[in-house]
Amino acid sequence: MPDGFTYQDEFLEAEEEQDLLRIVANEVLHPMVFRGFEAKRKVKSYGYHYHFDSRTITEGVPIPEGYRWLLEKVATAVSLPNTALKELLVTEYPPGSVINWHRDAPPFELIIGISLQSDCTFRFRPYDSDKRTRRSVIGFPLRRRSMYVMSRESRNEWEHSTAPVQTTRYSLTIRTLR
Ligand SMILES: O=C(O)CCC(=O)C(=O)O
Ligand SMILES: [Fe+2]
Repeated sequence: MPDGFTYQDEFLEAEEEQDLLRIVANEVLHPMVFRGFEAKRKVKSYGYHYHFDSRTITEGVPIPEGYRWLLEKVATAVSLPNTALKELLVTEYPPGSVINWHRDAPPFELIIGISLQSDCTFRFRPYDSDKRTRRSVIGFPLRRRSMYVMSRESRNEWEHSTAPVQTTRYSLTIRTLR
């Protein structure tokens, strides 16, 4: 695994996952639009909002109370005060949808991912295309109810993506600011 990446299976208990799925089911999600193209996945961001065109972030809608316990649980797991967890992105991946190769936006620092409802395949490859070979792609399963943390090299020197899902998956991405 790239330096700075950690993964924990069963981070959430089954009941906690159900609680989050109930909250997520009530979210009004909108199709992700990137450089004029509409992706299949749907998103809603809280706390801060990153604008791809101007490459800036602005303060957005506060993170709803229903996610409070999750932020506290995550903050404890990563040894940060929960006030450091500034952004929450809710994503729905309908069957067949992906997130393509990318590195997260520069204003964010630590990236934490929680998976709900179905498993998926997560992949890393070097950011520097000169360092890429067929063997440099690392793929592994992300289980529902798991948590990963991306920092240091895994965040800055590697790109990540997910393979198409067979059944709808939700992810909660929680980020700190640089
Ligand atoms: O679905 C995931 O866990 C990946 C999400 C992601 O990479 C992102 O929102 O930047
Ligand atoms: Fe990402």
